[in-house]
This record gives sequence, C-alpha cells and structure tokens, in this order.
Amino acid sequence: MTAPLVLIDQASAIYRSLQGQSRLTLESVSLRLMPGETHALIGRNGAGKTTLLRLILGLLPALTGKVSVLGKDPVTRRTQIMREVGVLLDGRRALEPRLSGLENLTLKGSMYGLPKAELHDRAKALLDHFDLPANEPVNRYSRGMRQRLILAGAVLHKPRVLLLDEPTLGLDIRGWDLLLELIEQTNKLGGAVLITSQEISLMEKISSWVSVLERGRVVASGAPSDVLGSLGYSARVRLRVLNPAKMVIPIPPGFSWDGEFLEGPLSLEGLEEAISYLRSTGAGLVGLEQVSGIERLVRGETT
Ligand SMILES: Nc1ncnc2c1ncn2[C@@H]1O[C@H](COP(=O)(O)OP(=O)(O)OP(=O)(O)O)[C@@H](O)[C@H]1O
Repeated sequence: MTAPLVLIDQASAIYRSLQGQSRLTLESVSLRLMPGETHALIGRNGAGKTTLLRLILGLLPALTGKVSVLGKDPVTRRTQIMREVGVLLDGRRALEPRLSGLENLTLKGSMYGLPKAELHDRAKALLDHFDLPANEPVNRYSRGMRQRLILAGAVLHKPRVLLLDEPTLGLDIRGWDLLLELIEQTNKLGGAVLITSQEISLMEKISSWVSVLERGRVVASGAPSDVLGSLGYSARVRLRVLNPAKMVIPIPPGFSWDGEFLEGPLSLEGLEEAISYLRSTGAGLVGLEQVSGIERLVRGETT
C-alpha cells in the first residue's frame, strides 16, 4: 500500500493566550495527503485551515493524536522536513524588501540546505521562468511580481509536499498560470499539494480530494462531487433580473430573491419555470450563472 506523505490522525490543537487561557482550535482532525494528489481544504473564515497547516509544519504541536510528515514528527524533525516541504503561508513576511529577487531566493534556499552552485542555478532558472528581474530590489516589484517570487521560493528545493494557503491572493494572470503549472508538475512527480483558497473555481478544477473543516473539525472528506453531495450542497442557478421592480409574489417554488438575483435549483424544470416567470412578469433576464456546491458551502449557506 502507498504510504501517505502527510498523515494526521485524530489530532487536536489549542492556542494559548498570553493570559494563559486556552482554546481548542482543532478537534480530532484526521487527514491524509497521498502522492500525486491535490487536496483542497475548504471551510469558512476561522474554521481552522491555517492552523492545520501550522500543525503539519510543526509550528504548533498536536495536543492529542498524531501528525507525521514524510514519516517523521514535524515538531522534532522540522529542519529535515522543511527540506522536502514547500510552503506559501503568510505572504507579508515572506520577502526581504531591500534584497533583489535573486538574493531573496538564495537566502531562502540556504535555509533548505541546497548546495551553493545548485541553488544559484536553480534560482536563476526560476526567476527567468517566472518573468522576474533577478537583480531588482523586491520593493520595486509590483504586487503580482512579489507574489510570483514567493511562489518561486516555495518550489525552489523541488519539494515533495507543497502547502499553499490562499496562494492566489495578489496573484496576476501570469502567476495563475505558473501556479497551475507548479501544482500539475508536483503531482506528476508523485508529490502532493494541500491548498486552501477562496477561489472556488480553482479548487474545483484542480483538487482530486476535498476535506471540509467546520469549527476545527473535519465534517466531510472525499472526492469533490461526493463530499458536496453528502452535505447536500448541490449546484444551483442564479439569474440576474433586468427589471427588479417588476418582480411579483409568488416567485417560482424553490427559488429565492435577494433584490438582484433569482436563485434556485439547477434543473431543466426549475430553469423553465423561472424563465417563464421572468417573461410573464416582464422582469426579464440579463444573465445567468451556475453557483457551485463548494461556493455555497464556503459562503456559509444552509443546504
Ligand atoms: N495565534 C493565534 N492565537 C489564538 N487564536 C488563534 C491564533 N490563530 C488563529 N486563532 C484562532 O483559531 C481559529 C482558527 O483560525 P485559522 O486561522 O486556522 O482559520 P482559517 O480557517 O485559516 O481562517 P481564514 O480563512 O480566515 O484564514 C480562529 O478562531 C482564530 O481566531
């Protein structure tokens, strides 16, 4: 049987405040990150996604249960583990603004224990591929360029495990392409990616496995379509109304109205009913979009 690259088994974690109070933030969480897999961690704000990544990185010890990364304890073997784990966690502190792109990557690479010559070549090649000026100080980079540099730093040492916390924040179009390429490459080489993002379409596109966190607990885990089905989050359709003033009660059954959009089940019958309602009332239609199950879950909607 293939061994997981990251194994979290019934782990709990607490944060202690300076006043000595403690709060259980993760409760009996289990998760496996398998080779070749991109695993999406989804949940509302404050659900515990970043805390879970901190647990994997050994920045927070598990109070109970077990955490193992590449077969090792991330708290006691952190330095060793970090040589095979790439991280994009908190962008704000990831770069030295007065140093150049090349110096930033070299500094980062020395922490991974890469040999000097190899590190220099790899950093230069990455900067080139990521369309970044090697010798320009980072405080003269645009926001999108800085985010691309952080992304390059995460894969400098060709990690087997890639942890990405909201990697699309501030990312430009070139950065998006690079991100998708890195994820695909990591998976192809048998590495695993754990990603959190509010970009629902991205999560649905790239993930082969989804875990849903709710108030520090994994409430569902599986293939994206199975998970959302089991939670009752089916896709819905949203119709933008041309003349909201012409909307009259009753609206079609199963639909809701928020003053701008008429939202209801994504089915042929539902759509036919909504469109004939909009035609007969004269409310009209401007556009139509699908609301995915993951988006509804992250928005905090009830099923
Ligand atoms: N350093 C800390 N000390 C105390 N409590 C913390 C700390 N960091 C996070 N928390 C709390 O732990 C809970 C989980 O936070 P976490 O950042 O893991 O959530 P998240 O799912 O990543 O949220 P978001 O999507 O907003 O980033 C929240 O209630 C948060 O307030």
